[in-house]
Amino acid sequence: MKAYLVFEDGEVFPGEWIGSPREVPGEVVFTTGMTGYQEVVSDPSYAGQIVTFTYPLIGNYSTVPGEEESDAPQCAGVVMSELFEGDPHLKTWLDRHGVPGITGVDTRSVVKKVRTQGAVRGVIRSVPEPWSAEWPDPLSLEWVHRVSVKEPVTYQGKSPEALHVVLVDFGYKKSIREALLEAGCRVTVVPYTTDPATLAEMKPDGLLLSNGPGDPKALLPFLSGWQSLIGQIPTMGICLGHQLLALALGGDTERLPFGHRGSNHPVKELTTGRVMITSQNHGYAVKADSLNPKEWQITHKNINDGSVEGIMHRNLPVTAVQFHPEAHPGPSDAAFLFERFVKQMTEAKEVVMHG
Ligand SMILES: NC(=O)CC[C@H](N)C(=O)O
Repeated sequence: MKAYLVFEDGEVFPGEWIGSPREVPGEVVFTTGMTGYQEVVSDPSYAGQIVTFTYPLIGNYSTVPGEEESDAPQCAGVVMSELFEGDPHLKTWLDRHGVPGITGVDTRSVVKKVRTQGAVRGVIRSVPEPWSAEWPDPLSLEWVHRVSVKEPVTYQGKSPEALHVVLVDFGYKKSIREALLEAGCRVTVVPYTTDPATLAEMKPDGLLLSNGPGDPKALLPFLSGWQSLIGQIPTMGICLGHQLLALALGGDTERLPFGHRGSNHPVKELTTGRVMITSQNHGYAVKADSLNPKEWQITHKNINDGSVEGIMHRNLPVTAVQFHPEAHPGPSDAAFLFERFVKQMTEAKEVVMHG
């Protein structure tokens, strides 16, 4: 059945529907990973976005139960050049959760358009006609609200003495929780609306601010009051969490020309000179010149465009990275950052206990 990817400016790319037709508008983005479509589709940071896969064949190794990053596909749609039809799992999974898709699309041209124009919105339709209904607003809290947990959930660690990490959920990927559990921590996932006083009562040894969808500035109203807490407890930010820590402590964020999405983005750790291939999914970045050098050290930079990929506060126990050390999909080059966080929490705890 014919489908059309219709952009806000009226440009149309024809293809075929994947599953049942449903028209859901979103920001059209592209991801450059050759594998990992199951993880990408279920990464809550893609909520509100229509994901175009640059890799031409999707679905060829099927979906594997347990490999998803959340309970369901979260994006607003998928755009593919070719969907492997030999195994219908991906198609039925998307369809069951109401995620529309289009296949048979000239994805190379879609990517060129997004790369040139930046933030562009589109919708997969049954007719090649302009969309006259509303377009989603990236500053809306709708997506974070949809993907964040509604109640705290605790995951026990390997021992009763395990370090307690409170994971503030803006749309966290399951692999972040698993990396913390694997590192021996106990993890409590809390809604993003939890106020700092309630967080402090949970007596965390560390805070982790998660990844999540949308423009980080949509969350500015939630950041007041965070400063005092962040200064007291070792805090790590990942992706959206990284952007929020910068915003909470005097920095600023900006839109990247067309985002970094995929599992093959090179990042340099400036302190060691080490280069890592990282998993990424972001459209915004921390502005380097917004960080007061007396307070912040830029620890990581993107090799392709020089954008900020990691920061460390000089006076507070705060570190953050724009990329995804939990990988999934992608290489685990940066997994050691969780061990560093555990070390930081252990040391802080020893200071409290022994003075
Ligand atoms: N993966 C993320 O946390 C994405 C952060 C933010 N929504 C961005 O696009 O930049």
